[in-house]
Amino acid sequence: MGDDWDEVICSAPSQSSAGGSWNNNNNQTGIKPPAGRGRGAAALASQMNSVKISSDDEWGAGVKAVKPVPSSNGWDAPAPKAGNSSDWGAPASTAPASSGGWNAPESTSQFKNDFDDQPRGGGWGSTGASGLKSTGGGRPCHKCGEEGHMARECPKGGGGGGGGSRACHKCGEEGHFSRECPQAGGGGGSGPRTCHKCGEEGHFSRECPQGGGGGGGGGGSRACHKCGEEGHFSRECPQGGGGGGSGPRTCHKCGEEGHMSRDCPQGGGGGDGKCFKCHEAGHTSKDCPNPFSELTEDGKPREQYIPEAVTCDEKELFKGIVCGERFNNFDKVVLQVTGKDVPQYITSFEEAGLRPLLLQNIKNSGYIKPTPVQKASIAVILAKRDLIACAVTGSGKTAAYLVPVMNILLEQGVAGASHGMLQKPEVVIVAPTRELAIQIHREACKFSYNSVLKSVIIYGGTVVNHQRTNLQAGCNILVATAGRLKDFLDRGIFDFTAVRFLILDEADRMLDMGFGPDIEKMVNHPTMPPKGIRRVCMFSATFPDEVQALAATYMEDYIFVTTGIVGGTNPDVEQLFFQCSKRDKRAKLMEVLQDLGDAKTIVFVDSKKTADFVAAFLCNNNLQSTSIHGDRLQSQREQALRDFKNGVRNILVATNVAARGLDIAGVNYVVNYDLPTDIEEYVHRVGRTGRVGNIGKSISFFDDEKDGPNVGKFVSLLTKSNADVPPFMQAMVSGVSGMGYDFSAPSSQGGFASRDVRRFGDKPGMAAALPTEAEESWD
Ligand SMILES: Nc1ncnc2c1ncn2[C@@H]1O[C@H](COP(=O)(O)OP(=O)(O)OP(=O)(O)O)[C@@H](O)[C@H]1O
Repeated sequence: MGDDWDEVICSAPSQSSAGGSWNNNNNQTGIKPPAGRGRGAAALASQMNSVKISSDDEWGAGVKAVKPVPSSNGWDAPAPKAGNSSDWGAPASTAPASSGGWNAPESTSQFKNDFDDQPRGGGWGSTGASGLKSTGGGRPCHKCGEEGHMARECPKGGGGGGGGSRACHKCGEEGHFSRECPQAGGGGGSGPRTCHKCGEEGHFSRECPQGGGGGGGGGGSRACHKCGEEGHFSRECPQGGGGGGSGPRTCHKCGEEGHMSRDCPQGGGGGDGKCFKCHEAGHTSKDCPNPFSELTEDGKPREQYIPEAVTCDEKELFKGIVCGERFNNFDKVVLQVTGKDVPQYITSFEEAGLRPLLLQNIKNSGYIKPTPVQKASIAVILAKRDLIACAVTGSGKTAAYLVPVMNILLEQGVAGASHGMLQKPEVVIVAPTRELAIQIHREACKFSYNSVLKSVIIYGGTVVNHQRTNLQAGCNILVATAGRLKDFLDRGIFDFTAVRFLILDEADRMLDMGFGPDIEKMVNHPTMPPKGIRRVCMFSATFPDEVQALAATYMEDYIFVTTGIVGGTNPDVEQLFFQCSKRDKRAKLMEVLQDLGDAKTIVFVDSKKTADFVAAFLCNNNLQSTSIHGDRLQSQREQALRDFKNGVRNILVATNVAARGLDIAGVNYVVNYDLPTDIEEYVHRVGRTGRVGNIGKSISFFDDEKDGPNVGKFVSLLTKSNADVPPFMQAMVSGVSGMGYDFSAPSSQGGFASRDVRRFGDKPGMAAALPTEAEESWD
């Protein structure tokens, strides 16, 4: 096996350890809102403003066609105006209707004193659309050109005729209206105008001898919108009932040709023929007999939440964490790349041969050189290989996949996304939490800025119809949480047929027992291209062996990238531990937070109840805190995060829902009020600080009773991460209390490891780790 493994060592291992000069004053001062009792009162008021209520409408609510205004004009005016009642899809139907026989080309300029530019009913002095009657004033008669009477009262000539220099629209001669033209029947084209059906001059399309019963027929080369054939309008189409799409157009409900969605024999509301409200078949949402449930399927309060769209403001979009004083330490980190035919890693973005547009967006993001995980992953993805990348928190894994994937799409000339009932994204990215998905989507919008590529996000806790409309407006890159992804897939709103890249962010979390079954279904979906055609890339700061073995089953000959201390804690985060019993935690927390002042701090707890309790406790003690956890409404979760990011609240009390991926500027401290039992979750939690070379600090309360059994894992992790092991922990594992620990044991046996299992010949059991909080539904 050894020959197959190419190993690239980037440079000497970093010996950087936690600690260094710690600056207590380096916090970002939060703007304090007016002090108030009760948790988040001010925040709650403002967050209510951001909640928009959507209508639970039918298919494609966001793309409703504007109804044309009826017109009595027999002319199929060459430049179609609204008001033409034909079934033809007038492409730019904006102008008002005309019911007159005259198609007065410049009526507004000719009659300066007219009250308005509205269409007229024909003849002088008729009541216009404005409702005001024209007097004629000094205007000349349209027939004889003299003032004092209207054309219909003209002593010269009978009923019609073109006034002044105006010529009849049929024969082009002066002296009569087209409707009185002696040359033809009732209609016809003026001068060079031709019939819209047969293309010949001398008659209107409704009188065309070639046409069927009169009004029908497609003019010129126009084809019927239903059957695609020429010679009749869609409303007279012999092939179909009430409606239908033109040519290849299909019903919006069942996808079949020959009828419109409202006549669909499958009934129901959506693509799956089911009501959008209750998901039962046989009726549309507006006829839904089932009372609206105030609770979601998992018993949480239901809200109709439409989140804000990602900003279009360039300045805002490119804002991010500025890399810190230790950024250059990345250069000392060991980069290991293993697998068959390892592609050569890049040393600069320019060297990767990226498209100028991407290089510009990278530059605008403030990136000067790639981080180690970017050096390797960009090369691997550009070489179109499957990939597992395991790199320390805050080291730029998001850009490590977004940039090369976008480059490939642009290189291959992928068309910009277009509207369609069934979307076929080229890239699907799945994340474990809604907030992380939002962040990834924002990054995707940033790197694809000014390009044809379109990123769309779908996630739980938001109005389905809104996100469906967004998705159906076109999508190249779909960012999703697992539940909503599955839901939209089942509803037939998108499929995987065009997928070139499937990316799992926080992949070890995505493959564990919480999400694993959903991911398995997704990868084995009938529309998913097979291994080797689709590429799978997985990223995380931790990658236990048993999860890696499972991941391997979805990939073909994957490359394994690791940087620094694999699965270890970020060396730029100083980690402190205080022994503290459950009883004493509250007082200790107050003491710690008072010391930290206005510093941006995330306080992690182990349950939603505790999150509410601690946040309320802090607010009651005049500390500006808010909370995020799975029982809060999605609008509240996002508002809490916004308040924390903007400095309205400087303390965020969170469950593990905020442990992974979130990249928030200025977070200098993480407090583990409760330590997680899952060691990987600890790595991610403390990784919310100390990002891209900035310095951070974590403070953890170690409760002997609850955390004692896990002490070995912590000692192993801290040792491997070159971090200080507190003396009390050393004592606990020294054997005095019989807690000897095998640091090199595979993670499935309680050890801590993240390495290429193929290389070490491990045969880990497939028992995946349990989610940290079984009660926490994240999606
Ligand atoms: N090459 C770079 N130069 C400067 N900043 C960078 C670079 N790459 C990424 N960043 C910034 O580093 C921050 C962290 O990036 P990102 O969130 O992708 O890290 P991550 O490795 O995915 O972290 P986590 O493991 O916590 O999910 C972001 O603010 C990002 O804009």
